[in-house]
Amino acid sequence: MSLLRVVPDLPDTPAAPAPDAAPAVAFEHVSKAYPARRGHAPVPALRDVSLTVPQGSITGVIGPSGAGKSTLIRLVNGLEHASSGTVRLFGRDVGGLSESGWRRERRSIGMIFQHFNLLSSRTAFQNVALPLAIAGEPTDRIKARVDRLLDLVGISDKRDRYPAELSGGQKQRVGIARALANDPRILLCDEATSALDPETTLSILRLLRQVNAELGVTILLITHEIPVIKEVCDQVAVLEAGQIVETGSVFEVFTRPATAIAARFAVAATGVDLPPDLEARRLAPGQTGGRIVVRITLAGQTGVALARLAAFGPACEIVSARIDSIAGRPFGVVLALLDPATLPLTRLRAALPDPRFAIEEVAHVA
Ligand SMILES: Nc1ncnc2c1ncn2[C@@H]1O[C@H](COP(=O)(O)OP(=O)(O)OP(=O)(O)O)[C@@H](O)[C@H]1O
Repeated sequence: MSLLRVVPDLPDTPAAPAPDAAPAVAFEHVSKAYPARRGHAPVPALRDVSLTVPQGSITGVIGPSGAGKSTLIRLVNGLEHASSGTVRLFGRDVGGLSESGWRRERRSIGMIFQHFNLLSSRTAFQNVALPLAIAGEPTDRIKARVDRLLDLVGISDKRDRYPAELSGGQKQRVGIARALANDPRILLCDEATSALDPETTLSILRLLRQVNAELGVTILLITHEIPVIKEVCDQVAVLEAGQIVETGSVFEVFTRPATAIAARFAVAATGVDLPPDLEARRLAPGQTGGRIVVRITLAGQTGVALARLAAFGPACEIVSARIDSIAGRPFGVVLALLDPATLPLTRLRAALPDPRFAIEEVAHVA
């Protein structure tokens, strides 16, 4: 289904941002500390964060609990204010905005939440209509727009149902329709799929991708879930203890992580870690001998590389292999057991000379 077919008042194709367009969001050396309470020290939630969210992008911020993700997003919708540094929305410094200025600014921002935040006493239609009614839209226009938004998110048949009568995925579709009601330029997603099962998560992420592609809405999402980033984002920032430790394209960050935390997320993304039986046979650090476990990361020509590995026969025993795609590009991770007496690492490296193939020693095992 094409979104453009069903949403009125939209151009045939979203206007592509001009090459020199200001980022949708720019954090410039932003720090945020929550004030001290009852003798406790202030809580530093964000420290010297600089990050840009390009217009038209789907940008993800991933980090463990307490890293500062919610704080980051709350700075964008004005629910919190930076302690220092500058936050710009579409080029405009929002630091000095008054409360009424924020009310206007928030009309260009849509927001969806982990627990949907629907009004339980209102139907799906009424929930989506609410922001339009608050904005003073006439009734006939509200009706036309809400009907089309419900069609867009695929739940027209549930228009008169109350939230309690909807599944989690359907509630989030209502949440997305409501967030789009005022035709925002950016959609903020706060752990928007964390309460959903994997299949429903995928369908919601696909809807978000469609919204981005066809309506040109920039999406900034925060999550602690790798599959979300892998499925939908163009670029990712890794947040740890209030600091951005890595940013880049999703493919680059997860195939060539530069920090330990991004490497942990990368292992989660690829699903390849040392299996328990090999972990049990791991030799103490410094102890050598036995066999070597290597992790071979393959970007690009995965089939060619696998064929070369297979040609080594028993000297290179493949323990696990996963071929996947990250951000739409082929990517593979192979764990193999090498017998260094018959297949030294140098020979393995010579057989896979492509710089997109990374070979690392993971452990020595008995
Ligand atoms: N209103 C507040 N007052 C005081 N401290 C706060 C407040 N909100 C958040 N914090 C603290 O700021 C830090 C960052 O919190 P934040 O909620 O932004 O992290 P998060 O990455 O979103 O975590 P989670 O994934 O668990 O929601 C944490 O140490 C948290 O305890």
